[in-house]
Amino acid sequence: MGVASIGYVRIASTDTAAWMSFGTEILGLMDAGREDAAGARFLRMDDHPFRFMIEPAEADKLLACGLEYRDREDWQAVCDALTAAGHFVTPGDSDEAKRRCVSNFATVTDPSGNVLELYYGRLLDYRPLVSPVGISEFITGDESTGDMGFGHAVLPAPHTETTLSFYTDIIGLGLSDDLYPPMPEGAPESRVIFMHADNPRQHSLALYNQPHPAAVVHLMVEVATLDEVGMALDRVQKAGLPLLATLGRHINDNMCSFYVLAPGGIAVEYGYDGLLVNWDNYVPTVSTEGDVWGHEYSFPG
Ligand SMILES: Cc1ccc(O)c(O)c1CC[C@@H]1C(=O)CC[C@]2(C)C(=O)CC[C@@H]12
Ligand SMILES: [Fe+2]
Repeated sequence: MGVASIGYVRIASTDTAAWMSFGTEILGLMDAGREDAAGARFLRMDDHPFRFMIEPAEADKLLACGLEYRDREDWQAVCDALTAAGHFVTPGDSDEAKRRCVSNFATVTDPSGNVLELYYGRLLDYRPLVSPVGISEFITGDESTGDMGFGHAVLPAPHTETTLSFYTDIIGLGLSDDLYPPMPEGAPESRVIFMHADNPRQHSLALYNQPHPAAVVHLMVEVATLDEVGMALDRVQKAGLPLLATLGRHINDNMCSFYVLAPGGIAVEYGYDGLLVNWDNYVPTVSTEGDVWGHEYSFPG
């Protein structure tokens, strides 16, 4: 039961070519090598046909998060529960399902306005992953963990409480950690609620209690070694891209990472060493510190 993983994201971009260069040359993702009729481009991390779908648009923002369910039964049960709770569930048509390489999907909007695509049955791509910058592997799960999804997303959730219960009571995520981080003088009170899917990744989706113009606070991708994080930081600095936060290590998921702004301004966290959790005996935590060290944020303004 519940969400198996966060399978993909769809990103609206005013410059898809720039996003693709960033995705391949900076992050080290693989260009899936196809462009669809609407001009969308696709980035791979593993045997999924894509983890990032980059679509031409008038604005730069997150369009949707794809949440994977294990089978039609799990998916149908969640769609029915959403409808029963008064949420508007829009079935995906077969052409749009084919575009996402899924058997079936449905779209729903959370109480803070974030768009979710609930799906099951992904058609995998078995061509070997070749990273253009030589990333050995992206951490998306293996035989022992199962599929852990592309990484994690932090979504803006100004309607924090109703959005939290939407995810934990209906969508099928579990609470991992409820963080009230220390903020600089004058900044609004912050709360970040970290939630996990039915896989060992410490969090797959998190909610931030403030609105965001890009419709996403950040997206995280994980590699296997510190050197790969450090070399990515070198590529970021050589390209002159802005950092949202310096290198650091988080307390709750142990991730050692930095944050870079993609073309158009979406923040991408690039890390390694993320914690794997056995949820059977886990008790959700409340915390007031986000970092063991580092992660000096450049706050806007
Ligand atoms: C604290 C933390 C733990 C694990 C993570 O993967 C992670 O991204 C974070 C930082 C979360 C959070 C954020 O995304 C937006 C800016 C925030 C609110 C801060 O200013 C401090 C914590 C940051
Ligand atoms: Fe993060």
